[in-house]
Amino acid sequence: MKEIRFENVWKSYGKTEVVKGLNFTIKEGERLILLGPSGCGKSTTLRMIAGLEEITSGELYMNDRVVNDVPSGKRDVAMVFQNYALYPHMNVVDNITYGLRVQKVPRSETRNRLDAALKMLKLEGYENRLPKDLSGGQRQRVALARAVVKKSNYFLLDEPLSNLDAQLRVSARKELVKIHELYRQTIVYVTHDQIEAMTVGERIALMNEGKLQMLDTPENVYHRPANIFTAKFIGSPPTNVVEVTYLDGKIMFGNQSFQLLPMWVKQVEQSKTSRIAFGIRPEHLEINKTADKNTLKGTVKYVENQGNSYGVYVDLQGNEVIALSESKYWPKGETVYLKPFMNHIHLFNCETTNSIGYPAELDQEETTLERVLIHE
Ligand SMILES: Nc1ncnc2c1ncn2[C@@H]1O[C@H](COP(=O)(O)OP(=O)(O)OP(=O)(O)O)[C@@H](O)[C@H]1O
Repeated sequence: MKEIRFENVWKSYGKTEVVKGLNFTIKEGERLILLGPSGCGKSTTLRMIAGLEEITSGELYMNDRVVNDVPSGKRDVAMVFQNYALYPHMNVVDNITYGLRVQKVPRSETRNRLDAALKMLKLEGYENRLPKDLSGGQRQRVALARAVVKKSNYFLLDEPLSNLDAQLRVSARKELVKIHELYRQTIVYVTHDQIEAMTVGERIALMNEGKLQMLDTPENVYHRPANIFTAKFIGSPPTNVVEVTYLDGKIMFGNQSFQLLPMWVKQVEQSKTSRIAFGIRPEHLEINKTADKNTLKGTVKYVENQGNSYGVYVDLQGNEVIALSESKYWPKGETVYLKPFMNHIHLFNCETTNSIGYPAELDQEETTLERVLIHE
């Protein structure tokens, strides 16, 4: 199996531990994104797979065998890095095919792979240019083509699109997904850009401080965060998370409260959690000027332009929460009423910071909704 498996993998530089006990499997043929804040250990993890970084302890398996001591050249990996390191004195064709010539791949085969890569990455017409005569985006595509023609079983990418402008990034993301649909190598892709993670990834491994926080589909990472870190890291503006008190089916914010739906009451009571944090995404918090059933009263602090909406920062009993609104007319100091969408709340155990889980009824509701949409 062309899967990659980490078994209690640690990496230290001297006394500094940067990867702390990774245990997870990257499935054969999937596009897995390693996501996390700067310095969390993503690149180190990728470089351990590439064989460019020694593993301090634990076992790394590739194709069902331990590869801790297998040199990079024998791991069947193709890599694309942020700085794409093209040979400056070689033209586009030579840059792309250099590795194949070293491997003594027959000429006709090289030609076929080259033609396919040039076409796929829209590099036709640039064959004889030197890297210095290409734009950043074109150079990045040459680096991708060079990796693609290797036809390796493992494709490792470290922030491969970071030098591209916003438009090129969007088209390059699409190209990458297309390449993968064609070849189905096992892809490990490092980024700190969540949009890239959501659009390219089939699964996302979210890391923080050298540890895996969650490994799941983009949908679940967004809608069912496993812990407070995931809830706050994914999404912009971030999920509001506030420590609250739970009392008789109600969530208490200081002297204000709102009633939980019965499925959530059951969930809280089953989890036997004593300290609870309440989470809600800004887009799931309705803001109004008038009170309604189950609303929480707050005061506007300021409004931030988010492009397609406005983020309204509200003081709620000493906690700052953000709600999204289509209107920008929320004067500072005005009293407002916040209404959480009750199917979209998140509850966490404050001690472990883990989610207390999601009621099974939510899945059923989603399935019903999907059915309705399909019928429409
Ligand atoms: N050769 C080294 N010697 C000492 N510390 C290192 C070395 N390489 C990386 N580190 C440290 O290890 C930690 C993880 O680095 P890594 O490059 O894996 O992070 P990252 O998540 O990829 O971050 P970024 O998104 O900023 O590239 C960082 O704190 C970094 O300073």
